[in-house]
Amino acid sequence: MSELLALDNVTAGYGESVVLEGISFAMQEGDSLALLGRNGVGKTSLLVTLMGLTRMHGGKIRWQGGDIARVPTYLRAHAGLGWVPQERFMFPSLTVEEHLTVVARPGEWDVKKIYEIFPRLQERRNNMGNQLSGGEQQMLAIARALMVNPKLLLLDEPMEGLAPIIVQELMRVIRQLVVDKGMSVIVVEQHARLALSITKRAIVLDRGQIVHESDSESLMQDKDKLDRLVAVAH
Ligand SMILES: Nc1ncnc2c1ncn2[C@@H]1O[C@H](COP(=O)(O)OP(=O)(O)OP(=O)(O)O)[C@@H](O)[C@H]1O
Repeated sequence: MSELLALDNVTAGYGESVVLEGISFAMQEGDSLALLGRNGVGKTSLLVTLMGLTRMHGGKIRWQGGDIARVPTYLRAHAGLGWVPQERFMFPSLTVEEHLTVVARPGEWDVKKIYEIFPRLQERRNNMGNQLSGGEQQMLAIARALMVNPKLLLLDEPMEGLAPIIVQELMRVIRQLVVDKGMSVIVVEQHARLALSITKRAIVLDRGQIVHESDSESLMQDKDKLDRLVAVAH
């Protein structure tokens, strides 16, 4: 397995303010990482930093062997970083299918394959972006990222605000992608146990720093530690 991503002592923030400090970790192809921590500790900022949308104050980000610290966001997307932001960003004037086809890039994932894994999106293919439920929007946001054929998927709180039954449906698909197909992924999630159940490794942030790193299974088993580190509903 070859190295996909490596952060070396990354310090980053917004303008002069620093929200991530001394972040170092690496991922191989096929790795899956749960990125956990309380509200406001910097999880989203870390994903946004990978996409080049914060100010780097120090450190290096290596992507497939090359330094990308100064590479603009759209080129990072072209290079294989597939970001699914928390806000989902649907276009009210595009149908489900148009959302998929406008971003398509050559590779394994095409509309047919997306509909196999998300049958609900096929049912809704002619609906507009603003006619979808929250769960359908999240499915479309993930599907749209897959259509770009990324090498690493960055999922920012995919379960947020969704009803338990929809969470189950979405988890089934994400599990299929990550566990069965071996897709490389970083999942930010408030529902720590859900994220741990589908990933190999876990990192916990606190106030912009990594305070815990282990395999996901052992953190899941250590209820006290998990409560102490994350202390939210899981
Ligand atoms: N655009 C921004 N400009 C300035 N500060 C920001 C910006 N976005 C986030 N921050 C600050 O950065 C810190 C980390 O926020 P971030 O959203 O990364 O945390 P988080 O762990 O993802 O939290 P949550 O779970 O609430 O989404 C917070 O103090 C937040 O106020």
